[in-house]
Amino acid sequence: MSKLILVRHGQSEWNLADRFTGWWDVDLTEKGVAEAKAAGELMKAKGVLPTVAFTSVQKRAIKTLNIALEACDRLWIPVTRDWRLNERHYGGLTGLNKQETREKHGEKQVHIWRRSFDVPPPELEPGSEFDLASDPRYAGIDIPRTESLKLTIERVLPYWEEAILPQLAKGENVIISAHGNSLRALVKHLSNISDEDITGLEIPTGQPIVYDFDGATPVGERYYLKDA
Ligand SMILES: O=C(O)[C@H](O)COP(=O)(O)O
Repeated sequence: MSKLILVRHGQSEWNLADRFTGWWDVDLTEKGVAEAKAAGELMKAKGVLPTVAFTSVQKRAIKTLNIALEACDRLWIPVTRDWRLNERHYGGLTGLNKQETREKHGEKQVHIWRRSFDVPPPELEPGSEFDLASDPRYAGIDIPRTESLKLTIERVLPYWEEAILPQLAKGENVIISAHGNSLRALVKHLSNISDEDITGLEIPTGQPIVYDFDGATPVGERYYLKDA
């Protein structure tokens, strides 16, 4: 039986500041670093140790992974970073304060932008201070101007199928350090959650979630490692 461990990055500077982040590359806070360390210590204490790792190309997820791997003495395992595990792109909301946006556009509209399955936020204006067109890590990639959860799923799932699932099928224990919405995309698929019900799913920061796998097939439901 192999294990899939999903970890959302620890608290970021813009989680703390309540700003829409998406693809913007913000760092962890001190609390986020502590959450990442605690996630690694928990994996060590439970004896659930990854043998292969995947993460996004965003520092909050990369650092969370490194800190957690250090805490469970697994810094040596192979790591693959891929933009397809990035947070969903928040488009023209990037950088805005979430509460101020509620005051301007209403609670209901902001909830639709944040949690609906297929309504994307407004597009990011080309040339905006948050435009990543000249960022070398995205060279050759058609950077989205905005993404709904549905659009996020359309780039996360092919990567899951082609790069990550084969590792589980081979018997590796896989850790994915990623983001609230790239992980919601995966959990929706693995737990077969409907388009309606996915609006209610929240993924906490720094809290390892585990699926057991038999070959390429998940066995049973996901659980929090702290409860195992
Ligand atoms: O990108 C962000 O702002 C957060 O990582 C996730 O935001 P959400 O809770 O609004 O989906």
